[in-house]
Amino acid sequence: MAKVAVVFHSGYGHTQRVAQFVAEGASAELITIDANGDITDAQWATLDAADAVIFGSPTYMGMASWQFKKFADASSKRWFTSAWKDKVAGGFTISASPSGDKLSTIQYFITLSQQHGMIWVGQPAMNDGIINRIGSNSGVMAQVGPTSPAEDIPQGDLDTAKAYGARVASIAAKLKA
Ligand SMILES: Cc1cc2nc3c(=O)[nH]c(=O)nc-3n(C[C@H](O)[C@H](O)[C@H](O)COP(=O)(O)O)c2cc1C
Repeated sequence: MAKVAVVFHSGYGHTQRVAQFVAEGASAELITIDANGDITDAQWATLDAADAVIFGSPTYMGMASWQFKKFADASSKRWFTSAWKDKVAGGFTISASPSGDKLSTIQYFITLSQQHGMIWVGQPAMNDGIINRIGSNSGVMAQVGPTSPAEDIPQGDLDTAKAYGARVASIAAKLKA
């Protein structure tokens, strides 16, 4: 079985809820980037030991949150030694608007993964109006209105997130075998 870690920032709990479903699908360890954009040394070690890393952030002003970017910048320490090369990578985001420019966030995750020499996993589930409701094939996108609590995130978005986690874990396991 592959070791998968889900590393995410969440300002108000919405990304956290999506992260929980991704992690459930992947049997992954959840790593929370704190309000200062930091994770602990032990959490860095978990990422270093993982076969797959899945990135998560809310979309804020058309991009990942600054806390996620601080984490990403700190990961440059790993870039210098190609420490994350050939790990499997994936990502997810949530926003309040139907588009909300979430693609920018996913594309940033893809760029980050490619800078590290990781292997990006897309999201192939077809949009049937419930699963992959947003119609994203680059990564997982979820959406819930600006005044809605995390509990109101549509179940289909969460099921999409869980299936995506399972897919990343399965691909990582195949590559590890
Ligand atoms: C500073 C800020 C910027 C935001 N920018 C966007 C945006 O560009 N597009 C959008 O659709 N929603 C935007 N939102 C809404 C959030 O993406 C949405 O509420 C999300 O579910 C928050 O996730 P979180 O609870 O994990 O922080 C923004 C919210 C905040 C607080």
